[in-house]
Amino acid sequence: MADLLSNYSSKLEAVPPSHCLPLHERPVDPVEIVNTIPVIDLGKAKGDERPAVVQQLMKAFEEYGFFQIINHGVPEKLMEEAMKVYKEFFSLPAEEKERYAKDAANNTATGAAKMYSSSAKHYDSEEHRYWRDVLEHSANLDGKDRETWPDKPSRYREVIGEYSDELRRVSKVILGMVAEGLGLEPGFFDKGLGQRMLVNHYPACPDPSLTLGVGGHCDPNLITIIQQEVYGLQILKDDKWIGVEPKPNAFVVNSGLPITVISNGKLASVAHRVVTNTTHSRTSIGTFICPENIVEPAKALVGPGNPPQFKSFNWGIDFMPHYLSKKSVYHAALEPFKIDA
Ligand SMILES: O=C(O)CCC(=O)C(=O)O
Ligand SMILES: [Fe+2]
Repeated sequence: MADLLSNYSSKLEAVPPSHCLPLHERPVDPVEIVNTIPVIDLGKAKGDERPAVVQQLMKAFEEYGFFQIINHGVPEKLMEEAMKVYKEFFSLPAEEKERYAKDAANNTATGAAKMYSSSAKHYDSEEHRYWRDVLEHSANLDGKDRETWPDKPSRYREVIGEYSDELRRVSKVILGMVAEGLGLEPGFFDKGLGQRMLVNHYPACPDPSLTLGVGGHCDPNLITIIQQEVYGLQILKDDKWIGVEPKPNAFVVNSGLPITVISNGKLASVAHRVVTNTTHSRTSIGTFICPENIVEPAKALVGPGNPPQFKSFNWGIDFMPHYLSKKSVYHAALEPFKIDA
């Protein structure tokens, strides 16, 4: 049993004790929703303006760890359809969603679609639960995993198949620009990448000051591309939470912890969290681009005077188990892999 929140949240008149966070984690301080997070026009990434756009992207990653992209080429209609499919998915009857329930015995990231509530971390021993349900599955290039994807709503595989192909194309454009900005060869990120759909559903919440959709964290993958329409995402900037204003037809992009390693500390992975609201449920479609094998500082970025700051590690075998453990809070996920100066 995944004990999915969306199966019972509409009957709740108060936040149950299971979902009341300890005082220090509650989102009680006022948070400003800003429109200062850089917006990058990918339409300009092809012509003469490319070097300037690459610089803008690198500055955004350095200063915020986040930016939004527009003119990315993903059809508006497809974005709308994908959002509709996911909203329908999360309002399916409980028995249908329970088919994908992840339990403690099935707590590893395999290809098959899985659902869980709250957090992928220490799933079976969480003391406090976050206010969300998640659907997660791989979206591999060869498309062979598609038969493991949900088959309801009936257009799920067709719409999300097209969507994940488009998002793969966008992720290549972004990673190509990151490689260029770091001074790495153009195809640096082309090999050994995995892609996962990780879709969050945060039901409306009776008291958003007591809980969070998801608590502060850094992502474990290379980059994340988020489609959102309702406000809720906040990022930590200069030790203060700021809210990311949803922009129509834009995607939010953020860097994950492995980017810090590959860039040998140049690019940070920025912590973020999600708040809930009383009136609207929120669905965010996450495309997670993951390294598949070894993660290490790019060889071109280390040398005399520039010693490597991190050891080389296998992402799935060494890093992910640590990331999913209780010890990994925010950037602490990288601690065991640091080389002391
Ligand atoms: O819902 C969002 O906007 C972000 C979710 C998130 O941070 C995650 O799934 O890692
Ligand atoms: Fe995240």
